[in-house]
Amino acid sequence: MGSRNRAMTCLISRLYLVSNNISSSFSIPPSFHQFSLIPSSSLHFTTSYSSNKQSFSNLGLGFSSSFTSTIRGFCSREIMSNKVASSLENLQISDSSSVTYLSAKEAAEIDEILMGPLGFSVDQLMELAGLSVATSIAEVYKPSEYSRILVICGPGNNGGDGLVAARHLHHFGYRPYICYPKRTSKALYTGLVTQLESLSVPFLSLEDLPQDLSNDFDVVIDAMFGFSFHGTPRPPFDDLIQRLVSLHRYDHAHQRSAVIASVDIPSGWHVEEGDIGGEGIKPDMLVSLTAPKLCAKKFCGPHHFLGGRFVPQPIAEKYTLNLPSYPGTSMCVRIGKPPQVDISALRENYISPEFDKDQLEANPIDQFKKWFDDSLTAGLHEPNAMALSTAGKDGKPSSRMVLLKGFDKEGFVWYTNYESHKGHQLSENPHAALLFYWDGLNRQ
Ligand SMILES: NC(=O)C1=CN([C@@H]2O[C@H](COP(=O)(O)OP(=O)(O)OC[C@H]3O[C@@H](n4cnc5c(N)ncnc54)[C@H](OP(=O)(O)O)[C@@H]3O)[C@@H](O)[C@H]2O)[C@H](O)CC1
Ligand SMILES: [K+]
Repeated sequence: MGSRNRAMTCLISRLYLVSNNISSSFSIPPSFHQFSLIPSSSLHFTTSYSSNKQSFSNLGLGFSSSFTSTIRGFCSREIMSNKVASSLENLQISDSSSVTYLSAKEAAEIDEILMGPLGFSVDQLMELAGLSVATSIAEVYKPSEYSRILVICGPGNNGGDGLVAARHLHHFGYRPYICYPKRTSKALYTGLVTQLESLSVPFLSLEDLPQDLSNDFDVVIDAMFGFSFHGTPRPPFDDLIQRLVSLHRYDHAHQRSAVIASVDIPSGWHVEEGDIGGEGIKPDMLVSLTAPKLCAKKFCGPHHFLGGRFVPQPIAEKYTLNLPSYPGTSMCVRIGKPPQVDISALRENYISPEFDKDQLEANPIDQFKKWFDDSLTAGLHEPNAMALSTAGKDGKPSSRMVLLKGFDKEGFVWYTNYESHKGHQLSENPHAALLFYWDGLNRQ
């Protein structure tokens, strides 16, 4: 887009909010209340509040107001930020068919280069790997529903990633338990164990584990084997892997089965060929580290993530790695399409502090200010984003998100282009409605 086109004339719109008697309008919660406020002879808006106490406490106060707008000229530039451009690239590359998959040999080579000429230590890489596992789990499985996590750790670095992930999950508010039947005496590992013990994270022996893991755990992290696995699993891991396999035979009609999250490789799978006999574990989540290994092409679960945000450019170039970039400061990124979900099942139980009418400010703008301040204090993302609904003279409504640029007792200000659809609609019909949605505070 040329710079001439990018510069565009915008208008500042102000939605006027004026009341003859605002306080009385808030004080009537039987049935449905409506009032009209007229700032000048030509401007008019109405606001309605539900009287139902439930809707006050759970959904928040409905500022589903229509306002009248005035407009004045303003100039701004439309810029596609780097952040947006990289997110769009991300969406394209996260198509798993374009991602690079590594052989076992390449994965081991990369490890050696990182810890040799590139100056990393194994502790460092393990810390970052374990952190990405913990953040991937936290992206999908919320502690309110999936708090009890069993981490099964193997004898090598994959097991070390599990120990690190457990520590971070503890700090994220989960309740991790560790099963670590073949410990190594290296200082790195004894240190990780001591750190977990100091957090009172329980270590369970094989005898302590229930035969049916779904009774006691919501998530099982499989950190038994990574890219150095070969042959068939030896005891005691053969039995542990069978317990994970049997989770899939669980009677889902009676109780939810624990979900399995595998670190780097689903344990027992061939690193390149995958689940050769078809009788191995079928994880719900796979967190590939550095880059997915070839077996990950056979992963059919709903959640494939990439972690290990430490790959330097020389490695990416040497192995021509095509990997999704990590969003923002995230330690993990989803690979492939998000899972198919039943939309009707996507709902949350909103629990908010009770909100009574006597807590309500007499003036809706004062109430707005209070809540806007709350959303700033809570650090919500773009608390000034608002849905603006307008309708032209044909009466057909349109809604879109815009950013609030200011407000005072006169009303709300945002910027738009004279030639935009909303600009046209507002010039035909100055009535509009605004809706703020403050997710995280359960308020709108
Ligand atoms: N660069 C990165 O991405 C990083 C990844 N990390 C993680 O490290 C693993 C690879 O770690 P490694 O220690 O090389 O190997 P494993 O954890 O996969 O396991 C090796 C141990 O497992 C034993 N083993 C192998 N096969 C079997 C089997 N069939 N039955 C029982 N035990 C088995 C093996 O013993 P051997 O005697 O057979 O040698 C080892 O004791 C990678 O996947 C990532 O998860 C790093 O944390 C950071 C860098
Ligand atoms: K694993």
